Amino acid sequence: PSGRKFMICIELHREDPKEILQTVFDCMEKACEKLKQQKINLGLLKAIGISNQRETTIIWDKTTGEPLYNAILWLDVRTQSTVEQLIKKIPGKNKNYLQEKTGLPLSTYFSAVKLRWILDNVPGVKVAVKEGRALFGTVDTWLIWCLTGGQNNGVHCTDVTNASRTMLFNINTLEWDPELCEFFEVPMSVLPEVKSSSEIYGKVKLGSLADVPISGCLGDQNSALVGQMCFSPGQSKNTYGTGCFLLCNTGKKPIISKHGLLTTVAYQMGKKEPVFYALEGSVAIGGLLIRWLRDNLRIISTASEIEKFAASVGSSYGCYFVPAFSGLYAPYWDASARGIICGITQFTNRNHIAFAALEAVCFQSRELLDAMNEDSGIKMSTLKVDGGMTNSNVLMQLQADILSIPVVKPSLIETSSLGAAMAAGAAEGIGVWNLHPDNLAVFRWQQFEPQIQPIGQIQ
Ligand SMILES: Nc1ncnc2c1ncn2[C@@H]1O[C@H](COP(=O)(O)OP(=O)(O)O)[C@@H](O)[C@H]1O
Ligand SMILES: O=P(O)(O)OC[C@H](O)CO
Repeated sequence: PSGRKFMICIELHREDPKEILQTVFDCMEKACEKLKQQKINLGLLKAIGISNQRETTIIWDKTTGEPLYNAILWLDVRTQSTVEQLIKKIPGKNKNYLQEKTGLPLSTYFSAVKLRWILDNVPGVKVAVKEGRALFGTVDTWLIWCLTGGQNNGVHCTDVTNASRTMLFNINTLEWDPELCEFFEVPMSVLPEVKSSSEIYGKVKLGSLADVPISGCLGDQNSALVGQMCFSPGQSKNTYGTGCFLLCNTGKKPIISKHGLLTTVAYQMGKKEPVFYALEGSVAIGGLLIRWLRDNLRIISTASEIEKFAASVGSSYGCYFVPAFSGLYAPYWDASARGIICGITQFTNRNHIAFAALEAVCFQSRELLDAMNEDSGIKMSTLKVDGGMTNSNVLMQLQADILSIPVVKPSLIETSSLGAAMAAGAAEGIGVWNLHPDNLAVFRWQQFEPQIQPIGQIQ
């Protein structure tokens, strides 16, 4: 009203799909190079598994192979107004309106909202859809399509775990849902075929791995659940990467959360195998907070330095950090929330902020665990962990203290990759191994015991 102009800065997270492809391709070539240096015959490579960032949305032209827009990453919040528009058409403006079918609340997080935004805002996409040239996919779909030939009969598919994060997939019928597509006004013609997480999708057409089948595909958090061998209902893990994702295997029936968790497909290890479901607590900002301290505040120069600063004070002395950079995910689902550092005094220095940042990751995970306990009615007795942030022993000890249960870290923390490899090797027609409980790998573990007692238990 005063006539002044305001600039609104929002968190945009995008990537060039071709760069993603090139990076994956380079990584495959370098890995092959190393194997050759070690005199390992590439012919021994039987299959490839893909573990990918979920929800990230890509749309491309199948006749040229060119992306029609940048990939919109899962934590990008440009779609906030799209969400608001969609909520307006829901009776009672209930953001859980689609929960029975999708297991998810309406949020900027999921692919359908990002795709709607692209259709509304990117010139040329609607025409490409109308002319039958546009294909949609999450990162797995894009990679499989490109690696299996692209314009020359590339396979356009995804797996059930990735499909279950789009909001267009019915997690009960395990099919794309016409009503959901109608709600988001997304044409079904752009959607990939949905397959299990462990079957041969196609063969690589180029490079050193030409002719090797791609036979495993899971969203990264789901493949970490597999890599942590959580095959029985009740088993769970928390992955500390860019965000934090606590998944609990709930068995063969989807359980709808009453405490802000997501219901998602956990995995399906073969066409004829049953689908397992999981309850999931997702926190948008985990390791990204450490990167923010490094790149934006510049109070650390490497991620691992945070431990040293945090350990030097052993407490934040009343300083708290809420890293709601992309809104708050589980259990709040509030896209409009933003970050805050509070409780700052004259005495506060970077060490206290470093400690508060680590605590923030742990407190967010505590909220997920509390919601999980409420939903399941069973108190979790230990927490299995993995992901890049678990390199920090200070963080792991803090997590055990804040949860009041032991935190258990496997010797191999790249469980997302392991899960995809397990799926690929177990696929029908590959048969390098099977996933029978007796045949699963056994890891060494490091256990962090709680060293403080909750106030109620102090004698
Ligand atoms: N020693 C450490 N202490 C704290 N955070 C760390 C440490 N090492 C890595 N990280 C964080 O872990 C994240 C990377 O973990 P990773 O599992 O590779 O994530 P993603 O799969 O999401 O890329 C980065 O955000 C980084 O800040
Ligand atoms: O590897 P991350 O932490 O970016 O994981 C991304 C998740 O799949 C988002 O749902």
